[in-house]
Amino acid sequence: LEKNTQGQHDNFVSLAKWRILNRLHDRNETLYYRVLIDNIKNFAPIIYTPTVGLVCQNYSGLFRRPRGMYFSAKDKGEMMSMIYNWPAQEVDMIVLTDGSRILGLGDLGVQGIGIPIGKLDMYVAAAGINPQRILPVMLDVGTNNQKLLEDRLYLGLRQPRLEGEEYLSIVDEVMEAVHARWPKAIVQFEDFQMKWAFETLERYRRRFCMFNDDIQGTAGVALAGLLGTVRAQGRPLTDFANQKIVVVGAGSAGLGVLKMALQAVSRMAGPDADPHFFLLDKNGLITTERKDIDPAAAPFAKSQGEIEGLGLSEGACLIEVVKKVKPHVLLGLSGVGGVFNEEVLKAMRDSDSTKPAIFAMSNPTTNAECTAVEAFNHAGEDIVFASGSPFADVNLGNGKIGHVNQANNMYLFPGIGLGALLSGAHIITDGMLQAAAECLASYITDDEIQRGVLYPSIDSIRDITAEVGAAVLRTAVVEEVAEGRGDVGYRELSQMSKEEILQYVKDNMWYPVYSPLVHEK
Ligand SMILES: NC(=O)C1=CN([C@@H]2O[C@H](COP(=O)(O)OP(=O)(O)OC[C@H]3O[C@@H](n4cnc5c(N)ncnc54)[C@H](O)[C@@H]3O)[C@@H](O)[C@H]2O)C=CC1
Ligand SMILES: CC(=O)C(=O)O
Ligand SMILES: [Mg+2]
Repeated sequence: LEKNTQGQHDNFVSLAKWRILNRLHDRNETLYYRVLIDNIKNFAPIIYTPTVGLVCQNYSGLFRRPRGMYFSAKDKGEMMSMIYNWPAQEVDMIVLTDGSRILGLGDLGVQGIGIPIGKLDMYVAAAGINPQRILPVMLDVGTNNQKLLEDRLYLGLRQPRLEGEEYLSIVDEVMEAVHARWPKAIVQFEDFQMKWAFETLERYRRRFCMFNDDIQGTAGVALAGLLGTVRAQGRPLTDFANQKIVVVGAGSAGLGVLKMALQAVSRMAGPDADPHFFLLDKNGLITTERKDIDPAAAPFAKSQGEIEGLGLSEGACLIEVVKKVKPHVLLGLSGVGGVFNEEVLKAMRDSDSTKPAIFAMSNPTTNAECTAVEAFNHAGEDIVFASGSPFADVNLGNGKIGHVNQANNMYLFPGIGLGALLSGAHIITDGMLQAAAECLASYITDDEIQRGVLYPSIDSIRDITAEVGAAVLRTAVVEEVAEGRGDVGYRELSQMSKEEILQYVKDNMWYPVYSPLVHEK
C-alpha cells in the first residue's frame, strides 16, 4: 500500500486502507476483527472518524456489497416481515440512522449507512459484541441533499425527506418490528438531525431499550472530560459547580452535554445551584430574549440580569463572549471547522483557569473547531486539549509535549450497549448513563491528569468498555430495571459482587478466534 500510494493525498491513502479492510471483512470476518482489535489505534481512524465520513460522502461509488438493512418509505406495512427475513436468529445490537446529520457533514441520505456500520465495528472491537448479532439499519425516508438527488449513482429514494407524522410512522413501524422479533436487542439512534433526535428519544426511551448516542453518549464523555479538567486545576470535584463553560453549538450534542452537566451540578451543589454555562448557536449567545427559542435550549438561555454585568447581550458573538466571560472551558459541538480561530484561542489566554480547557469536539477532522497545533500555539502550553477526531500530540519544544485527548462518544457507547444488554433491562435510565460517565471519569489517575491526559488511550478500549459495561449493569441491578439474560436472571445478577459483575461482563465479550471445524472431544 505504501508503495502504491506514495505522494498521494492523505484522504486517498485513508480510503485505500478502508477498501483493504472492507475487502478483508468480506473474505474473513474473524481475521478482520482480530486485525482491528490488535491495531485499534491505527485502524479506528479508518473504520470510524474521520475516514468513515469520507466513506459516507463517497458511499455510492465505494459500494460493492450491502451490509445491514435498509427500510425505505416504500416498505411501509412490510417492515415486520422484512425483519423476520433477516438471516440471523439473534440480534443484540442495532445502530440505526436516517442519514440526516452525518458527523458534521450534513444530510447524506442512505450513504450515511457507513456510520451504523462503523459504530457496530467499534461495538465488536471494544465491547466484544458477536459480529453475527449486529445489525446496521438505514431508514430511507428520502434526502434533502440536492447533489445526491441528482447523482446517478445515488442508491436511496430520490425524494425529499418525509416530515411529521409520515416520518414518525416509519420509525414507529421499524421499532415495533425490531421489538417483536428481538425484544432484548439494544437500539442506538445515531446521527439524526436535532428535531428528530430529541423527539424520538422522548418517544421511545420509556418503551424500548434504546438511547441516542449523540445526545447521551456524547454527554457522558464530555462530562467525564470536564470533571478531569477540574482535577487538572488541582481543585476538588465539587468545584465543577463554579466552572464557567462556554458551549458552542446548541444542537443534539451540545444540549445533551449541558443537560448532563446541569444534573451533575445539581447533585454537587443542590437543585438551586446556578451554573455558569453559556450557550451559543449560529446566531450567537442564546438568551431569554431569543425569538423562537428551541424548547430544548430554553433552560440554558441567559437572562438579561445574568449577563448585563458582563456587558453581554442577546446574540453576542463568540469572541465577545470569550473575552468577557474568561471561561474555564471552551467546548465546541457546532460542526463548523475553524470557529475557534486565532483571536478566540488567544483570548483563552486570559481564562480564569490555571489550565484552560479547549474541546474541539466536532467531526470529522475538517469540521473540528480548531486543530491541536492551533490550540497549543495560540492558547498557550498550559491548556488541556481534546478533539472529537484524533490529532497527533503536539511538540511544544524543550522536550515538552502537548497531549491530545480524543473526546469521542466511542469511549462510552460500547459500554452502555454492553451493560444494558447483559442486564436485560427493558429501558436505559439516566442513572445507567451517569454511572457510565462516572466510571470513565474515574479511570484516569491523578498522575495522568497532571500530564493533560483526560481520557485513556484507545489501546485500552476493551478494558474501559468492560469497566463501563459493569458500571451500567450494576446500576441497572440497583435500580431494579435489570431482568437478566438467558440463565442469569435478576436474582443471580443481584447476588454478584462488584468483581463478579466485572468478570461476568468480560466473560461475555466475544473474541475473534477461529472455531474448530471438528468438535474437540
Ligand atoms: N466528539 C463526539 O463524540 C461527538 C461529536 N459530534 C459532532 O458535533 C457536531 C454537531 O452535532 P449535533 O449537535 O448533532 O448537530 P446539530 O446540527 O444538531 O447542531 C449544530 C449546532 O451548531 C450551531 N452552529 C452552527 N454554526 C455555528 C457557528 N458558526 N457558531 C456557533 N454555533 C454554530 C447550530 O446553530 C446548532 O445549534 C457534529 O460535527 C458532530 O460530528 C456529535 C456527537 C458526538
Ligand atoms: C462521534 C459522533 O457520534 C458524531 O460525530 O456524530
Ligand atoms: Mg454521531
